[in-house]
Amino acid sequence: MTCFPFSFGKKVPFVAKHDPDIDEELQGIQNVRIYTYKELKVATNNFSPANKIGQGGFGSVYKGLLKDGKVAAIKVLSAESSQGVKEFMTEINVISEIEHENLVKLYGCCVEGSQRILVYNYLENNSLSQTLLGSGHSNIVFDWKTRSKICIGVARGLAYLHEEIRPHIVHRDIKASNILLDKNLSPKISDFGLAKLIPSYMTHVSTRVAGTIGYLAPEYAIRGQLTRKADIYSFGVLLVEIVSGRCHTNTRLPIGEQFLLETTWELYQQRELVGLVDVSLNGHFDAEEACKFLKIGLLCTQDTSKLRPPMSSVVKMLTGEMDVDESKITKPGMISDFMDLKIREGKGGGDIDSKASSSSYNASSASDSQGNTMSYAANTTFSVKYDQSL
Ligand SMILES: Nc1ncnc2c1ncn2[C@@H]1O[C@H](COP(=O)(O)OP(=O)(O)OP(=O)(O)O)[C@@H](O)[C@H]1O
Repeated sequence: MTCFPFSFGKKVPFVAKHDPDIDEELQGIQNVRIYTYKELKVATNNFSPANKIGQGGFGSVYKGLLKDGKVAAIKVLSAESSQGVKEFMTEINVISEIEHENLVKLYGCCVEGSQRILVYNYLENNSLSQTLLGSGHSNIVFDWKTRSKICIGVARGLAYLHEEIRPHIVHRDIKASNILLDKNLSPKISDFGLAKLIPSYMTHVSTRVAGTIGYLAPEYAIRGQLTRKADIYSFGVLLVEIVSGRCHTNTRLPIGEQFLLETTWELYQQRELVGLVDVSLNGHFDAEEACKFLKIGLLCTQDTSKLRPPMSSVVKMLTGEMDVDESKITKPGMISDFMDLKIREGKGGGDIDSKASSSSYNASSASDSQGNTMSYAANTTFSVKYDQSL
């Protein structure tokens, strides 16, 4: 792991407004670049709405120009997510040490009073959800080579978090809006480590989890079992989205075609997977490779989490260093099989209310094959309790 040199911003130990309690809490925190609130206010022109580039579950995101000339994405965490300084800085310390070409780089943060702000490298070409899967406002051409590069890049970034970092990091929220593209359309995974910055009581807020239901592994959505395998499931959904150019759920389609994974499984059984490849490619793609990617998507979303390959194998399959073992492909785990889904009209395709329909998914806890303690969910609406040790 690489530690950032301090080339700009304030160095730690950081003294926030000379608050002795904060001073004490920050002792021992290292390697994090600290920005003052004033500095970020200047960078964003007083957090002007004109500089607002996004709004997520954690808060608002602004584009800003830092005083060293770097352009940054400045994420102002919402007041509810403002955590104690010590816990916040401990997690920031971990995240800021992580550097990989397929992960968004955290420049530093600001902790003043109840303000918790994260400062990231700014990515010029927005997220996959607003470009490839967006409603047509993007000029980016996603040809097959670009898509293949994006799939492999995301897989490498996730393999790094899962297998090369100790302790490993479970992202918990792999989805198209968390894949950002730089000026060369190289993908960068954002928001890794962020879930741990959210106080535990907020993890029970169902809307955040429910908003990304299409990416949730069944065992995570229903029993709250959170392991690397849940990320691998989400990656599988994303992979199919990238190849097909379609969002995981589209309620405007006829019943039976609304859930992308269901369609993928049906076409796989009919040996017609090629029919799922994005029509906007106008046939300009490597059909064998595209079908291979879709099969890998099915493998990653297998219902039995043990059947999902580790991300390092996924990378090898995508790059052709390893064969896809078709004998292992069975029906993917589909949340629609387990849940009573009600889709509300609303922004961006709608939020999804969900309710476990089977009484067999009552609260439980267990350990996975790697010995990770898995946390549990209650039996009705989502109530996912993150295990801080994961
Ligand atoms: N580093 C960045 N560079 C450029 N744009 C960014 C960056 N980080 C975030 N954004 C923009 O801000 C938007 C909101 O990001 P954020 O991560 O807060 O929320 P989200 O991923 O859309 O939703 P959620 O909070 O539910 O995960 C992104 O979709 C993207 O358009």
